[in-house]
Amino acid sequence: MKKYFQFEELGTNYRREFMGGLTTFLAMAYILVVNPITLTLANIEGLPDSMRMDYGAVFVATALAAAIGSIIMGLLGKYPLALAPGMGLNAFFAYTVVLGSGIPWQHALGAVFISGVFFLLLTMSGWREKIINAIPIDLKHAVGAGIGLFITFVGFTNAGIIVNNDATLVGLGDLSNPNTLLAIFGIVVTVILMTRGVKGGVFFGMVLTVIVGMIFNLIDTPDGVIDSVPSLEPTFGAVFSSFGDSSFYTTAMLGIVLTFLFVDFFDNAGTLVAVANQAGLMKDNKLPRAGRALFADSIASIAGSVLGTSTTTSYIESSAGVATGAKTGFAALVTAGFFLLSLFFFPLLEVVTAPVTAPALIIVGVLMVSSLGKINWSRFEIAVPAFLTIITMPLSYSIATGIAAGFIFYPLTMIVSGKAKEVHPIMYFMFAVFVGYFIFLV
Ligand SMILES: Nc1nc2[nH]cnc2c(=O)[nH]1
Repeated sequence: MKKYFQFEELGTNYRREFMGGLTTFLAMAYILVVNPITLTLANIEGLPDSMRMDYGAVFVATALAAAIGSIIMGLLGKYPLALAPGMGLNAFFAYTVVLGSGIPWQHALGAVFISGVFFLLLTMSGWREKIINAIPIDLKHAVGAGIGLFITFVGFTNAGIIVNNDATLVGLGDLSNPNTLLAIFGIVVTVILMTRGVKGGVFFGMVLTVIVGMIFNLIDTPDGVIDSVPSLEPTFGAVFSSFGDSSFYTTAMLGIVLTFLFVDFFDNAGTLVAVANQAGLMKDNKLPRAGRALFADSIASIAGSVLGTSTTTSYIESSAGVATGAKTGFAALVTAGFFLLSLFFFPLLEVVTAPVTAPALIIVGVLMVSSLGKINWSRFEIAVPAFLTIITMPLSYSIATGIAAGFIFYPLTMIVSGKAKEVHPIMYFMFAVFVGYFIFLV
């Protein structure tokens, strides 16, 4: 096992990998609660039952899709990357496709399945790896830094530190709110632990936040520990019913499939680059085993749609585990194991609330923006696309849109500065794809 995962070459050990895998799980565990709430449209009143997926089944599908994806990633890709249904695409699935367009959730699952198959074909053709390796190193660093800002923004909003403001779009939240104060406590304590160089600082920060939250009655002591696993029957295989239905084959559905495919591909690619870079796993600015990692992503999405969840993707929260010291696929296996265990320990997961995960997300952002220093800011033709990639990600609340913005400007600035030949032909092709993406959006 140690040999398979190259523990010695990478300077790691079982303890570190275990703590890393557990930290990643704790940073991601919220999805076990948030995904069922989102996909069942639980916050929307008065909908017919047929529009809602089954809560228990989506919970099980979420845990199983995360476990399957993370196991394949750990074993084949050997990256400390865990997967779960993504937060951008679950909202798109529920609010845009099902609620907004009135498309049955079975058909929406069909779109996830087909986009996963396209994604798999792209991987097997070797094009995906070529695309990732054609991206200039400065833009790869920009993607990492942009995701860092994005994840911090998610953490800030989850904690109520940054809130919606009608006049300025965003503003400072109510810092006297007890939950926000708990998150601030978590941030301070995690910063202290990390500054002191405590291994597992992110994880222990979360544990201390839970303890303090319980003392002040902000986090409920769980009612029980073990519960029976809900049935998967209401959603399992429902995707296949859509393929025999002629109303599935519409132009709108084609647009939905392409959106799933586009976001899934570039989100995964960006996350893979960012986490691999953070873990020091890039070789000559290239990603070893990129094809295998992306294969894991595509299989996870296909499996997830059959189980009954929206697109499964590599999670940027994996960087919390890397920050704790994880470097290998063993950590992803540990995370997968906890997702499987969580099927039985659902009541215990209730303690992982937003104030507990927010400090991890914010600290991870700090670690990820360190790649800003590696960008060649003195070259304006590089600085512009890099900056646009970074700033657009949090502001558009979309990793894929940030990548699109930077990738459109990169060939433009390079051509104008007379360096057109330095641009890989794939980047010109990507330019056309991303322009098409924005045209499709309008
Ligand atoms: N990369 C990535 N990380 C996430 N963490 C939670 N949701 C997502 C997502 O959609 N993409």
